[in-house]
Amino acid sequence: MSDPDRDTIAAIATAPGAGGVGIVRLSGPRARAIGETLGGRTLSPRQAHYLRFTDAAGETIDDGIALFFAAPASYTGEDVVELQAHGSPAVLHELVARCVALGARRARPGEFSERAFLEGRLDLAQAEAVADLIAAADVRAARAARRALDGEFSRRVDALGDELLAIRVHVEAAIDFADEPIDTLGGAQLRARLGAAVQALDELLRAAERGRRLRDGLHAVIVGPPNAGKSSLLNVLAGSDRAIVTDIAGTTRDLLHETIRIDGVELTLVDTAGLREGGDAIEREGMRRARGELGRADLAIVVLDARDPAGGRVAVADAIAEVPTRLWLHNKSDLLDKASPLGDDALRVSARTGEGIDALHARLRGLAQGNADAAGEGAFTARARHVDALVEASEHLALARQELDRESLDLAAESLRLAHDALGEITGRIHADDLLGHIFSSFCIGK
Ligand SMILES: Nc1nc2c(c(=O)[nH]1)N(C=O)[C@@H](CNc1ccc(C(=O)N[C@@H](CCC(=O)O)C(=O)O)cc1)CN2
Ligand SMILES: Nc1nc2c(ncn2[C@@H]2O[C@H](COP(=O)(O)OP(=O)(O)OP(=O)(O)O)[C@@H](O)[C@H]2O)c(=O)[nH]1
Ligand SMILES: [Mg+2]
Repeated sequence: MSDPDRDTIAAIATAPGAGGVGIVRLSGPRARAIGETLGGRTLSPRQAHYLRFTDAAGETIDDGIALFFAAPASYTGEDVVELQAHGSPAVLHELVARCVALGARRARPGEFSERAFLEGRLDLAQAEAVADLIAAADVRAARAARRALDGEFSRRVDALGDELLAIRVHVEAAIDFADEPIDTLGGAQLRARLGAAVQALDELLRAAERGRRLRDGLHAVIVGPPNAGKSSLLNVLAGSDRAIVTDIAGTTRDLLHETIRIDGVELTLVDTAGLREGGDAIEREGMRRARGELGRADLAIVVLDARDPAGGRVAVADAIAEVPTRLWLHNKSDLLDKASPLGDDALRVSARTGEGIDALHARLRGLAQGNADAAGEGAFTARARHVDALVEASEHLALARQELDRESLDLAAESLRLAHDALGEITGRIHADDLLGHIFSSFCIGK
């Protein structure tokens, strides 16, 4: 487990900027020795020592508290020392520099949590929950991340993995008696178990999807025909001139993401290229991206020109068919000489005059709130990565079921193994190193 040759890492653990107290954290085999040199005394495990941190010349850098956690009883599972000083960036940077001079290395983002994972203190989904907890935008998301950190998600993944393992053992055993029809080998019972696993996986997938939405907030994609005012509305909602607006149809090509908050509820808005037949190669690529983004959308905000809403509806109909919720906007209401009939679920707005924008805000707030509420009590946060792995597991399991019904035991065994592996990726029992790099590099430094 713990590697005595591993280097010792150091970083400021508290947020950037000035604070009442700031913490420099060390982890690794040299942490204790470095802490003792800096603090000028021996450190006993789990005791708060009040002392002076000194530089190489023996001058006081600051007074503060040093804590030593002996391996494996620490956050990382290695020896950990915390230097708690006044929260001055100058002091904290000097402390880190001193740790480096004494043999530590500056930690990469997420490296403390990565070590906690490598030492088996946290599984991968729990380590991700640490980052999600830190980033949580509101109390509800924080609670849900907390539950994931406590292993509520991982336990369900593991339980399902254990059940798949038991089923695999049964199928592998039956392969050895391939002459016998499977029903003499408890096939009916096996099928029932597999059916139950499919159902449990399906429930877990739905819970993870809710958790993903809770973490990411409502994902709203603005679509419509060219020139309808999509980018103008994004700018109005974002409160700044984020997107280029011109009277040329086909102005927007790239996707433009903007996170906004309405009364503390977070949502992501994505501006897209207007949808129409034809267009040059760049515009067509823009439309392809718009369609792809709609595949991830919780909400399509469909912007139509109030003077010709019917024409616009036709242009977008296909693209939004799979999006769970739509909000129809008839924009440019200022250009109407007389109001045309409006569907029940449509709003008449003007990005130019601001007409209807309060009503739009209210509608979006309701939808974002509803999105968060749908996650429900007892929810845990999850990530798109987890949802993808569960979908993959579920596809392999569906295949395994068909193969079992056809008595293709070898194929069923292989499908079960692939389903099991997909689950293992969630908690990191199975992982590629570049996956770890990808996950932990998105953490903050010192975590
Ligand atoms: N000062 C400080 N506060 C902090 C942290 C920290 O690292 N330092 N944390 C950092 O994320 C969080 C708490 N997470 C922690 C998780 C485990 C251990 C730990 O030492 N565990 C040992 C001892 C347990 C015990 O005494 O009961 C263990 O589990 O064996 C410490 C902090 C939030 N607050
Ligand atoms: N009168 C009026 N003009 C508007 C309104 N909203 C947008 N416009 C104008 O309509 C034109 C197109 O606006 P954009 O926001 O660029 O439209 P878009 O839907 O993003 O267009 P593409 O990116 O080309 O698909 C610009 O000249 C805007 O100033 C509105 O509510 N009233
Ligand atoms: Mg645009």
